[in-house]
Amino acid sequence: MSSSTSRQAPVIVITGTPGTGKTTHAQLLVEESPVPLRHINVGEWVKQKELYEEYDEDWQSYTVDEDKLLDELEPITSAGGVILDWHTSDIFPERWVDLVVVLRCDHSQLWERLEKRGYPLKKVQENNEAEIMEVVLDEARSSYAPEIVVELKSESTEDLESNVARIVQWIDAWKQDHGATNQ
Ligand SMILES: Nc1ncnc2c1ncn2[C@@H]1O[C@H](COP(=O)(O)OP(=O)(O)OP(=O)(O)O)[C@@H](O)[C@H]1O
Repeated sequence: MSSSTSRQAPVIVITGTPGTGKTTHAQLLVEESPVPLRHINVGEWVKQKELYEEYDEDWQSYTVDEDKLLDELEPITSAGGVILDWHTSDIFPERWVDLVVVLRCDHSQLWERLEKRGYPLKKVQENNEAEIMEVVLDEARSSYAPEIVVELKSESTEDLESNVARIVQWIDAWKQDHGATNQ
């Protein structure tokens, strides 16, 4: 049975290829949400709390210590009211999660966003290919029940605003279903 019945607010995963807009969406959602939500940028957390095994110079990224990360997140997610913002989702147990939002972006726009960040070409290419191949979407679909996975386009400010409005509506419905009393 899902432990979501004991939560006063949902746990929402916002995932997508790097640069698709996870953090931008999470920040706006925190402002607009009808229930208090804590935004955890999982990649930043891994760095701050040193939940990694090593730093890979080639890829300029950390190899995450998944056991340590899950131990840190467990008490937080069981309380609910969390947005988990990460480029991968299959590590989070299904019982933790109420909604998985997968952000998508046209690959040429994504290329520009990643180039602007000064990513090495190899990293820009790798992420771009992953977006074209729908790697993050496939991962979410194979890890969670289809009814909790939603794919949303993130290519403009209008997309951002309508996506967040849609998630807010979903939270309102979740509150009704779960008899939550938070304002
Ligand atoms: N819907 C959108 N329309 C236009 N630009 C966007 C949109 N969403 C995000 N951006 C821009 O794309 C860039 C990347 O956004 P953001 O940092 O939110 O992505 P991310 O998915 O969290 O990346 P990472 O996984 O690397 O943390 C930022 O410059 C942001 O302003």
